[in-house]
Amino acid sequence: MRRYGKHTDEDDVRVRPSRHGSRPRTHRRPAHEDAAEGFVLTVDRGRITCLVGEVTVTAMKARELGRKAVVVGDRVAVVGDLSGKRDTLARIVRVEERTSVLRRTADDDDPYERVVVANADQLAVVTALADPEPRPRLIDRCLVAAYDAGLEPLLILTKADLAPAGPLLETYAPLGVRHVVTSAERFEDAASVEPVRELLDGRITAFVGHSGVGKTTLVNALVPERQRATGHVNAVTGRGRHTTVSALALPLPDAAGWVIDTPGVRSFGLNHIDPSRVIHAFPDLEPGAEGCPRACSHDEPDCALDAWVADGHADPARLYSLRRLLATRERTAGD
Ligand SMILES: Nc1nc2c(ncn2[C@@H]2O[C@H](COP(=O)(O)OP(=O)(O)OP(=O)(O)O)[C@@H](O)[C@H]2O)c(=O)[nH]1
Ligand SMILES: [Zn+2]
Repeated sequence: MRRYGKHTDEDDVRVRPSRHGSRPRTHRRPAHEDAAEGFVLTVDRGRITCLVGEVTVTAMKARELGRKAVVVGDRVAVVGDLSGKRDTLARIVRVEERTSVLRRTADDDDPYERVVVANADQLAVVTALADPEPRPRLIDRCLVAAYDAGLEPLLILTKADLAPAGPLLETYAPLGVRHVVTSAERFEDAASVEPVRELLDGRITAFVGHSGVGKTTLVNALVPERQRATGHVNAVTGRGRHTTVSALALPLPDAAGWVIDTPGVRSFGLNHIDPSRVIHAFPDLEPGAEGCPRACSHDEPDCALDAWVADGHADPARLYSLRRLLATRERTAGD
């Protein structure tokens, strides 16, 4: 088996000083111009599964990356054995700049931020209309995480056969969050997931949802190859299906985008949230915050947003919704 670090590869080659030349030796490593582009599908205990062209390659982080994490959705530069054959190991030498990062603090007591998914542009919050009952606070926390990360949120309401969507949707109407309602009993008919697929088209969508809401059922309907894909990844990582802790990127049919399933992310610690980034998702309120005191929580007596709304610049329901979202940063029982 080819072992990481034991072979001299492109980046380890040092140019010997010429016997005649007096040019100072450069210690700069070549920039891996010949590296292949990869897309990270999953990460499991340091083993990174990425897609290089059509080939699924297992790789390790090159030492030069230091402590920088490689996460699902990352675009990376890969060198070494790219055959994708069993027991081969390539090396990731660079992580391209991320267009977005979805983070969480594992717990609100946990001071460390963890990047969960890179480069997603949409966050699908999957919620059952019943069994289990919807938990609006949890939805709100997911929305805060999405707004903070600059991801567009999408509400997917499942189990429409059990309860109507109307009352929940009313709560979210002022936020203008896009939504789609599904019912698995209709998934036999491929056309029934079409409305969901349309909203995912061409995008990288991270899926989050509390256990039991029907996320797996939905993802399986969206990605019929999922079983195979999951089987393949687990053949690579040698772990069972139910022990997958990392997020997993799954391709939508016809290269129509990516679904990133996040089994480990049921909620978000929101320690790291910056209200000014969240308010950025409220362009009608944001200019009103210019009159706020420094580091305003937007829920204090001197907050300028009350006057902004009273002057008719924005709908009071929007300010109410923003404050409700920001208030969920404090974790309470049941989150
Ligand atoms: N009535 C009804 N049941 C559904 C629907 N979608 C899923 N279910 C059921 O809900 C249960 C949970 O579905 P899963 O897809 O496993 O839910 P999950 O969100 O992936 O949950 P975890 O696997 O625990 O993360 C299963 O028994 C499904 O058959 C639906 O639209 N209507
Ligand atoms: Zn304010």
